[in-house]
Amino acid sequence: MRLEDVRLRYGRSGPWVLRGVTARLDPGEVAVVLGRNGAGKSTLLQLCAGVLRPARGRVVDRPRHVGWVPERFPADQPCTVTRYLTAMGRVAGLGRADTDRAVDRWTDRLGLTPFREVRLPDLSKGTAQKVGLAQAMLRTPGLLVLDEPWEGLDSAARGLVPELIDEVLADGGAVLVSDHRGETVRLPGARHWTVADGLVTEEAASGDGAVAVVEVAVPAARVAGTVARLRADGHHILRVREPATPPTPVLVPPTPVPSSSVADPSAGRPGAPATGGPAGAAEPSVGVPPPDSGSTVDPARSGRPGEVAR
Ligand SMILES: Nc1ncnc2c1ncn2[C@@H]1O[C@H](COP(=O)(O)OP(=O)(O)OP(=O)(O)O)[C@@H](O)[C@H]1O
Repeated sequence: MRLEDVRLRYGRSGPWVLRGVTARLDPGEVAVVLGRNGAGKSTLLQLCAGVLRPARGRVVDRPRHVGWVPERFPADQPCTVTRYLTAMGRVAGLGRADTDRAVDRWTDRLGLTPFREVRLPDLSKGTAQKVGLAQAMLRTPGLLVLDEPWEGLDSAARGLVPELIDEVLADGGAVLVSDHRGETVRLPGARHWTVADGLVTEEAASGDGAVAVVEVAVPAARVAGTVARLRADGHHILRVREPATPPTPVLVPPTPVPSSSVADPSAGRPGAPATGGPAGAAEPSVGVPPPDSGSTVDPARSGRPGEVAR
């Protein structure tokens, strides 16, 4: 998605809130929107989500399915959580059965199952916020726009936000998120956009051009999210190996070690770097050891130009 010289003001004679914003967000990227109160963060997010239209300039290549989570979930509609989410699933273009499945999945995932028959106005602020997150995820969005998504959530639920972001990124989507509480430290790979004086500036990516190979072992269930996060951080994923069947432990009697030998202090230690990668190679890689156990490469992404770094 690209913003081309976008300008916006509220009302014909109001001051320009955004006065010539040019920015770009590619699939697999997450950008955190920062800025002082009143700078125009929510305005920018609403523009990106398609809730507001620019007075001048244009937003192009916005993904078809946008998940929009406003800062305050409009919980004044007199229907239950289930009815609301079902209606939103249909609005998002899901069929009846897919809607029901998505509502079951996301109410369960966000701990909303006990509240399904509660009317929206009777929900606490944090629970209503979770309903807002659920409706945005019913149909995996190509662009997820979150305005202060951590607001009102308890600590357990706050941990879910990066998970949802990972899932969107892993699915090839992009994410834009505002944050004034510093919660985006949970998104280490995010780009940083700052809104000030009606313009958006981005912190330059650091790096001196040197690259290295890093092999990382992660629980199988976290592979997609980890890959998404590393991609969002600008890393090139060389391959993802299938998890190996753990070797059957064999008990052997201890062998006396000659006094002249030197033990490798990192051998067998949890967290010790895995070996077996291309020694001395100069590209970052992510893998699940052991080597040569077959590889799974996302065909939609591998080898695509622009995949390496921004
Ligand atoms: N619906 C509206 N009508 C008129 N002015 C508005 C409207 N919404 C926002 N503004 C004004 O636009 C400017 C930017 O507001 P916006 O909510 O985008 O800022 P923000 O950076 O998100 O602020 P905060 O950090 O306080 O949430 C402010 O001066 C605000 O008063």
